[in-house]
Amino acid sequence: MERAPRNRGFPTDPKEYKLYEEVGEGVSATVYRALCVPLNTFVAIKVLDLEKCSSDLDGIRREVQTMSLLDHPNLLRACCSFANDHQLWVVMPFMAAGSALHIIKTNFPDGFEEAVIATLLWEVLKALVYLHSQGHIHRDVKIQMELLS
Ligand SMILES: Nc1ncnc2c1ncn2[C@@H]1O[C@H](COP(=O)(O)OP(=O)(O)OP(=O)(O)O)[C@@H](O)[C@H]1O
Repeated sequence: MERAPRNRGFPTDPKEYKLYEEVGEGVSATVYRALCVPLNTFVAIKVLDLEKCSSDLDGIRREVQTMSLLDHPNLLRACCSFANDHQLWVVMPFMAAGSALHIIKTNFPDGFEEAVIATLLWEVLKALVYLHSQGHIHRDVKIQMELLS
């Protein structure tokens, strides 16, 4: 499947994005499904309230920078990021199938079969090996799924 091109062409003006529903909430951010109007592409936008996380601005800057620089098919990268008033918007490819946890909860109440777990873990491990080779340690691994057409 084609991946959204990194950075190139992704506008850094919030007016160029149409926000739809909230798809998730983290400790310091809310994630929305959105349309990047000029590219006619659905994206996920992580909106961080910089006033609420002012104590860890360096950590946020590092995370976004790392997300923009890393390049591995199994890692979600940032297409671009920009400030919008007191918020930081991080634009990412939209993972339409949701998280592995969500898929288990909604469709596999008894959990995934062993072969599926092994395949998922293999893909996660490949991403972690890549991260380690770049000098990073991931401290909060979550699995998000793309929809394959
Ligand atoms: N690119 C994406 N596409 C679709 N859904 C996403 C995407 N990124 C995040 N989400 C959804 O939003 C939720 C929160 O995302 P976030 O990155 O803030 O996760 P978190 O790791 O739980 O938060 P924190 O970094 O604060 O610990 C995720 O659990 C997921 O359901």
